[in-house]
Amino acid sequence: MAAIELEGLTKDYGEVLAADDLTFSVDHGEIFGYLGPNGAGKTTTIRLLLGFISPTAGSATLLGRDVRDRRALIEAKRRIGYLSDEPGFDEQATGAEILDLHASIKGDTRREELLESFDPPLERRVREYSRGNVQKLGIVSTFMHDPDLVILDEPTSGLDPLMKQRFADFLRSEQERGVTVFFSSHILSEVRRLCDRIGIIRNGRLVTVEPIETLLTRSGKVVRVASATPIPVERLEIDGVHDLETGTPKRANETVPDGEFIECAFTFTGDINTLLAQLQDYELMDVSIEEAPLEDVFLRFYGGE
Ligand SMILES: Nc1ncnc2c1ncn2[C@@H]1O[C@H](COP(=O)(O)OP(=O)(O)OP(=O)(O)O)[C@@H](O)[C@H]1O
Repeated sequence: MAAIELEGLTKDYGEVLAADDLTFSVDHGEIFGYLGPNGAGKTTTIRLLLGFISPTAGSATLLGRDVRDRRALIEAKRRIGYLSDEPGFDEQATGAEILDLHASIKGDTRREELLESFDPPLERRVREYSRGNVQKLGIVSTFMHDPDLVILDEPTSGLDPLMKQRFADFLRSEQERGVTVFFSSHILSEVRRLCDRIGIIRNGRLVTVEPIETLLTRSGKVVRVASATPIPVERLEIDGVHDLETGTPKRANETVPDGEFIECAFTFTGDINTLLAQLQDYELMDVSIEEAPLEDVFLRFYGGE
């Protein structure tokens, strides 16, 4: 049985269908990214899974336990870690007191080890914490009882780049220990670095569940080219070039003939070697190839709104 299974899971708020007939599963030992723009339904899905809200229809299991069965869910939660997108820690308590409280409820086998990597100022009150320190405290409290499954809602928000990297490395090492990770994000690059598979949700509906490699191949790259000499547009009439924008910067002191450009940007889903071969005869000053923004992925493959 999978670590997480959703079957037609639905939450209808009346005005908003926040989760609409969601069906997918997450395997044991997998890092699964749950991706979607603001308001897509990520937090609603997580709150349904953890039994904080009841589904209007459908069902789900966590570690084989039906999340609609309160007793079964409490049992499962001993082996689950959860990090909220807004950890609502008691502002008056110190970090150490918060961890003591969590330890008394769930157990505490890894606090010291976790604090070596994620080190919030434990003696200070939470109300004095920065957003990043709240998040570090959240990470320690989520993992301190050594869960088999963790559900993380936007876990890197507030972390600086160094901490983000440390957290990514940590999740990977947890995966090697057999832990299943389900985390939501709206940042494609973050999901890309970490996940085996992703699910994309939009307007409460699951748009796709697929291996990250498949998504990246389909979403393409944003390519920008600056050339010292004009390039005919037809050099870019090859498979995989989309949304080509060409231009001539004001600083250019040479006139660029019609049908040619010295700067351009486009989305590219083709073979990068083919592209470079098309441009090899020109004196390129700069070529940048970046991941397409998540918004472009949505617009290109799932229909924009
Ligand atoms: N208690 C509620 N009552 C009514 N509508 C709600 C409630 N909670 C969430 N919604 C709506 O459900 C939709 C999904 O919200 P949700 O918080 O799940 O999105 P999200 O993907 O987590 O977004 P974000 O990335 O901004 O956190 C939104 O339109 C939201 O306004």
